[in-house]
Formats: sequence, C-alpha cells, structure tokens
Amino acid sequence: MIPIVTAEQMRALDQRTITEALVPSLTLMERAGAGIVTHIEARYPPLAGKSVIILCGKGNNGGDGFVVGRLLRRKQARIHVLLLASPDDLSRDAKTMYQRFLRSAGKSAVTSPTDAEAIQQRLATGDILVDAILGTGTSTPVTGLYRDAIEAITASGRPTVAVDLPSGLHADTGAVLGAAVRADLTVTLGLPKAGLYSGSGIDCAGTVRLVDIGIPASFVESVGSRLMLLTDRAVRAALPPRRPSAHKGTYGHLGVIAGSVGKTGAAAMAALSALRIGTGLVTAATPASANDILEAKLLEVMTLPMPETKARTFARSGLERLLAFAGARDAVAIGPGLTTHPETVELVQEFVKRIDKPCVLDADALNALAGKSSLLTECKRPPIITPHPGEMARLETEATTQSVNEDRLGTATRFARERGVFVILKGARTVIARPDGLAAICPTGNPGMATAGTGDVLTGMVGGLLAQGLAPWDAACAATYFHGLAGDLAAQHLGQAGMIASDLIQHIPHALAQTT
Ligand SMILES: NC(=O)C1=CN([C@@H]2O[C@H](COP(=O)(O)OP(=O)(O)OC[C@H]3O[C@@H](n4cnc5c(N)ncnc54)[C@H](OP(=O)(O)O)[C@@H]3O)[C@@H](O)[C@H]2O)[C@@H](O)CC1
Ligand SMILES: Nc1ncnc2c1ncn2[C@@H]1O[C@H](COP(=O)(O)OP(=O)(O)O)[C@@H](O)[C@H]1O
Ligand SMILES: [K+]
Repeated sequence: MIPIVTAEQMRALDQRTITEALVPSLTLMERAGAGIVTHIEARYPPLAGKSVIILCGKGNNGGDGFVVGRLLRRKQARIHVLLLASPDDLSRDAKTMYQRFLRSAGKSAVTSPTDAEAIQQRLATGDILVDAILGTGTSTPVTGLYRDAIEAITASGRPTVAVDLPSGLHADTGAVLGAAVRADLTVTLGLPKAGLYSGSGIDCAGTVRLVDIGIPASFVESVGSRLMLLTDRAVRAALPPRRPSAHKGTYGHLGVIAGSVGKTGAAAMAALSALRIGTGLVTAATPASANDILEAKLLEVMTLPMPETKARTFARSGLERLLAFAGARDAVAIGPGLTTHPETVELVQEFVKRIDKPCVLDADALNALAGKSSLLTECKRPPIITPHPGEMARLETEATTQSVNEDRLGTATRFARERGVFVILKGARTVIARPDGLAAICPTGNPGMATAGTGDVLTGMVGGLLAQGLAPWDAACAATYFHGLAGDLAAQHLGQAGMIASDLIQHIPHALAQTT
C-alpha cells in the first residue's frame, strides 16, 4: 500500500531527498515532467500534431509545466505555454525550467495573458490542456488571473491534465479554494495527496496516476502516515494461494444470512459473489417460504430454511439455530434484505452479541443497530461493517448523511476506533478503517456502481474472503478493491449507465484474473 500524505509531509520529503539523498531539485522536477508526459501519452495517444496548451503559475508546479512542455515537443506535439505570472516572479527552479523551455521552443511558444478573454481564446485552440498553475503550495483562496484561468479551463470543456493536483484544490482536505480545476487526469508526484480522495477532490481529480520521482523508501516510511492507498499488488498478495492439492474445503465455508419475501435477490447476489471471489462452499440461510425461490435461483449455493415471521422475515425463534448455523461455518455475512421487522431486529441484536466467528454486517443488520451502535462493542470478535453513508448516519445518532459525506475519512476512523470494528464506508472512494485508527482509500470503482444490489455483492465478497481465512483488514481491503475493479471492468464493457449488480458479479473472475 502507498502512504497518502499532506502537503506539509510531501514538502518535507522533497526537502530530505534534496538535502540528504543529494538529488538536485531540478532532477526531481525533470523526473516529474517525464512521468507526467508518459501518462499524457498513455491517455491521449498519439500526441504528434496535437495542440497542447500548458498553463503555468509562478511556483514549482509551473516549473513542472515547463518540463512537460519541453518533453512533449519531442513527441511532435504543438506546445504553447500561458504564463500567468511575470518571469521575474518565478521560483528559482521554475525560472531555470522556463529558460530551458524558451531555448527549446522559442519565445513565440509563451504568452503572458493579462485578462480572461485572452486566456479563453487561447484555450479554444487546444486539444489538451495541462494545468500547472498551482500545486501543493496553494495557501489562500484563488483570485485574479489564476482564478480566471481556472474558470476558463472548466468552461472550455477540453480534456485537462492536472499536474500534481487540480489547481485551487486544498491538498489536504480536498476543499475548493475559491475555484478549482476539474481534471480528467491528475498525475500526482511522489506520493498521493489526501485532498485527491476527499471532499471536492473526488470530482476534481478525475483519474489519478502516480509518478515515482525517486523519494527514498526509508524516508517515506518514516513519515508514518496513517492513511494508505490500496494497491493492486498488496491486495493480490493477501489472497490465498491455489495449491495443486487443494480441495473445496481449503477455501472455506461461508454462511450467508439474508433475504425475506421480496428480497431474495439480495441473498442470492451476496451468496453468488462469495463463490465468485473464490470461496469453496456457501450456504444461504433464508426465511422458510423464500427458500425454494433461492434454490431455483442458485445452483452452486446450498440453502437452509429458517423460522419466519408472518411477514416472512427471519423470526426471533430461529436464534439458536442461526447461532448453530454460524458455528458450523468459517465465517458469516449477515444483513442483505432482512428488513427491519421488529422481531428480525431483535434477532439480529442478539445474534451479533453471541456469534463467535469472523463476520460482516451489512444493510438491515446495521439498521437493526441504528442508534445502538454500542452493541458492536459487545461482539466477541471485531466484525466488519459495510455501511453506505445513510446507514453510517443511522448508526451514529448525531450524524446525518451529509455530515458523514463531508468528512468520510474522519467519520470512518472515529467510528472504527470508538466501537472497535472494521469499517468499510462505501461510496465514491470507499474508505476502510480499522480499530487502531489506520485507514485506507480504495482507488477502484465508478459511478456505474450506484445501482441496486452492488452493496450486497460487496458483502458476499467480504464474507467470502473471511471464510477463506483472511484477517478482517485484509478481507475488507481486498474485497473492496476487487469489487471496484469488477465494477470498472463491467463499466468498460457495458457502460456505466446500463450495468447492473449481476454484471458486476460476472466480472469478479476477470478482476481476479487480471495481470497488471
Ligand atoms: N522539489 C520539490 O519540492 C518538488 C516540487 N514539485 C512541484 O512543486 C509544487 C509545489 O511547488 P511550490 O511549493 O512552489 O508551490 P506551487 O503550488 O507551485 O505554488 C505556490 C506559489 O503560488 C503562490 N500561491 C499560493 N496560493 C496562491 C493563490 N491562492 N493564488 C495565487 N498564488 C498563490 C505562492 O506565492 P505566494 O503567495 O506565497 O507569494 C507560491 O509562489 C508541487 O505541487 C509539484 O508540482 C515537483 O516538481 C517535484 C519536486
Ligand atoms: N460514485 C461511485 N463511485 C464508486 N463506487 C460507488 C459509487 N456509487 C456507489 N458505489 C459503490 O456501489 C456500492 C453500493 O452499495 P449500497 O449503497 O449498499 O447499494 P445496495 O444497497 O443497492 O446494494 C458500494 O460498494 C459503493 O461503494
Ligand atoms: K496543478
């Protein structure tokens, strides 16, 4: 996993690299520029003949912009720089890169616009815009010509690449400082910045790519960041190996407790998703009269009919049988489609206190704990909970969906600490937090996943990995990552609007099989 840092931490790392590892700051800037060009070329091939307009501010972010300009010329792109400050005011390194750019491209490749109109006219001629106005040095709300430029970029509707972070975005909080660029691609330098994954940063950053500028690993480690970005490599390493001698018992048995009349689909999708993430055996317990429906829907999943209420939801009288069911499985996933029938709620509250197996609680299992999240501290083992912001708000009496979304990271980490649970706070840039306060952000996933049932799929995947013996943190991280990746693959094939949760399930094997 890659540590996510604040602007201050990044500055300190750059400085240590310059003064202790003796890498000249101009070398760091050259590496930054080269990496950015690689990502621009990958995203917008071929570059030859394309008009690229680079907007440069006076700080080192602008300096990166000049390097990008010089290197893009070698790709036969047509480059024009809009310099938004006086050359005299450029930072030392930016000035050096400005001069190198001038030597390479000539004076006519740079103009210094003085008003919004001049900027707009120039941007209209660009195939690609590069935003090198402001980076981690942004301190105050943006005004004047910088603001005009940011607004002109947005108004132009052109493909936009942000250098390090979209200009105008607060590097730590993701708040918009006056106005911020909406990028299609952000190429961030050294380490990812927290603001790219929170607040407005989620919408402004677009796709985030990282460039290694050669900060020594030991320096990175010593920062001690408590926030990580999930990586493909880390989550794949957590999956159990497939040994030649393996049999289905090797990959665990998950018990799914889900469903009610009208909501058998939730149970079916959770159970099937557990199989698709590699679980050996899955049994779904469901209210008796829904059992035959599940039998018909699911071929590979076993089912178990349970006592039910008149409303055909799980009945309180089934508690001991459910506990025995859980006791005979390697892990349990409970919640999808249970309803909030008062008897079912009572059952869940008792069950959660008494179960002694790795488990994931979702949907109505969480709604059963609405305003009573202290019950979670009575669990025999720290469970994983998978709330969306609405469910999170119901768990915490003081919170609202809006307050949760305004501080997703803070909400998830506080709750995980206070209640001693693993939290997967779902939504764009899902946050995963653990009882000791460490948190991770998931880079995969897309708005096509905002469709009924995708949460049930995640529950099955988390449960399936718990059954396969993964520790809760590993199961939570890997399930979230592959869930998002399967969603991304489904969106690639089907488009975001039309994809549905069943498509996501079908893409889980492709996500697992992908080699990167
Ligand atoms: N060696 C390194 O460190 C490396 C750094 N790298 C790159 O450097 C970037 C950080 O560079 P940076 O520190 O120069 O800050 P940057 O974001 O360019 O701008 C700050 C300037 O803008 C000004 N300013 C601030 N707020 C403003 C506002 N609201 N409206 C208007 N102006 C405002 C402020 O001026 P001031 O107001 O303080 O006079 C200051 O001059 C980083 O994101 C990465 O791209 C890479 O090359 C890798 C190696
Ligand atoms: N904009 C988005 N970007 C990425 N993932 C998203 C987005 N919207 C929703 N998702 C994901 O889709 C899933 C939705 O889950 P949930 O709200 O529980 O739906 P349901 O209850 O219908 O199953 C979550 O995993 C969430 O992270
Ligand atoms: K920028």
